[in-house]
Amino acid sequence: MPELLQLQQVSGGYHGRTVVHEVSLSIAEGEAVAAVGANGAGKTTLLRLIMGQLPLSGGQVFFAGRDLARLPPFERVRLGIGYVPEGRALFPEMTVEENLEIGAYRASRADLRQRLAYIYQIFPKLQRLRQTRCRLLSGGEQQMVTVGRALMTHPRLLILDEPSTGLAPRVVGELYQALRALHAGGLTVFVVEQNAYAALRFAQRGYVFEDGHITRVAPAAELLHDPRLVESYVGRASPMASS
Ligand SMILES: Nc1ncnc2c1ncn2[C@@H]1O[C@H](COP(=O)(O)OP(=O)(O)OP(=O)(O)O)[C@@H](O)[C@H]1O
Repeated sequence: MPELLQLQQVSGGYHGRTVVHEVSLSIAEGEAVAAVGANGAGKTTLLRLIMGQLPLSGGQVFFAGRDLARLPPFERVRLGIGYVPEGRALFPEMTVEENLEIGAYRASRADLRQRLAYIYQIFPKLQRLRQTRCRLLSGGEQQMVTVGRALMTHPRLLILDEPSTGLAPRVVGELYQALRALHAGGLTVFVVEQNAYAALRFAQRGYVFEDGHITRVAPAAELLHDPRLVESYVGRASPMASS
């Protein structure tokens, strides 16, 4: 399978302090990959480096064979990287549908209708809530809108930063069901999580991220059953989280 996203020795951080150290990672077209690590390991920073929200201090990022150096974030989105940031960042006074439409503000009416129909098929609940202001939604519903908004740009790769944060185990299960459906439909997915159990149950391969370094890469099923990892990360999340 061809590599869709490739990181070669990527480093970066804040104000001269390196937080991500020479990370190399690759994701093939059609794969579902997780990166798991503790609070503060540098997971969000890594995603900001991939999206171009932070400058690299070393290394290279390739998407579909193209070096992304000097491409601003919106150009990376246009190339096919959908990004679901931590913390959701919705417009609270706007409706579900208005928030979704923001994800595709340049689309034609016909394309917009087609994209909305696709998102309502993945998240039927959002169709019922489409005229509801986002501030009135539950955390899980807001997360669905955030994922839906990223899907409005027709991504080839969907990157999610801690999508299960703050959600009840049952809702985490629903969210990962939707990610499974998207992956089964051909979307490449990269999810970064502290909730290692849910992410590794979903993914085919997993990276372990510790203190800004990749310390391990293995099939997700293998990581799920590793006694040291189970103790460090997997055990933190209830097994119900993947149901
Ligand atoms: N804007 C910033 N300015 C300075 N330092 C930052 C900034 N954002 C994060 N850091 C630092 O970078 C390190 C890694 O943070 P990061 O948010 O990438 O970790 P994380 O693995 O995503 O953790 P979390 O699960 O808490 O989001 C931390 O030491 C953090 O304090």
